[in-house]
Amino acid sequence: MYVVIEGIDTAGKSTQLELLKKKLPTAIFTKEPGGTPLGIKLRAMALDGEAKSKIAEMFLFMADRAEHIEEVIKKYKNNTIISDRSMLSGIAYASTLSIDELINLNLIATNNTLPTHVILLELAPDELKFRLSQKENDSIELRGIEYLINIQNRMKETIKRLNLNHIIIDASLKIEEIEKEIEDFIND
Ligand SMILES: Nc1ncnc2c1ncn2[C@@H]1O[C@H](COP(=O)(O)OP(=O)(O)OP(=O)(O)O)[C@@H](O)[C@H]1O
Ligand SMILES: Cc1cn([C@H]2C[C@H](O)[C@@H](COP(=O)(O)O)O2)c(=O)[nH]c1=O
Repeated sequence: MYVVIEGIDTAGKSTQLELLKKKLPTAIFTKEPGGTPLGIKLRAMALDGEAKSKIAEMFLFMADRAEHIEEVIKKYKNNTIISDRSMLSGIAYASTLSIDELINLNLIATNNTLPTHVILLELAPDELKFRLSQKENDSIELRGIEYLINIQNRMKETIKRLNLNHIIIDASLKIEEIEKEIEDFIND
């Protein structure tokens, strides 16, 4: 089982992953970007905002993804894998290119490996604004509310186009309510 937890910045992914770690002690927990030794370097390069070209930035994330699929997802394919982000983020955040172009590129990077379960935490604009105001923002978060809501819409559209097994959860529900929805979806 290859489960991915998705959502725009501050949607509550890390909060839910911490709860899942306690419930699934034998599962492999991983993340994109930065789930491998090479990925840690690529993550720093992608997030420091140095890339002037949006295409260069996208390829940094794609290189991370290709390494992650090879070194983690395929290697541990007989285990339960829970990943913080996936190619869905790759397709959604690279918003200067079309979803169709990005699906093709990402299927190359992932060698056609798709998640078996997608959990999308969906944030309303007001809640996103509040949560971003509560933290120091990185170069991507500084792009603002409108940018991030567009990314969230692209995530939903990509899930539809790839016909992925998924659940969309209102990220403003109580933490325990979200936890229960995730548990039911994974165990179904
Ligand atoms: N259900 C919730 N209701 C209210 N606040 C929440 C909820 N879940 C998480 N939060 C809060 O929202 C903030 C962002 O949560 P978290 O770090 O889990 O998000 P994230 O999706 O991992 O973010 P990022 O992608 O930016 O790392 C934290 O302050 C967290 O305590
Ligand atoms: C995989 C991926 C991620 N991003 C963005 C999304 C976030 O702003 C950061 C990752 O940080 P987090 O701690 O996981 O929230 O990078 C992106 O732009 N493109 C991607 O492919």
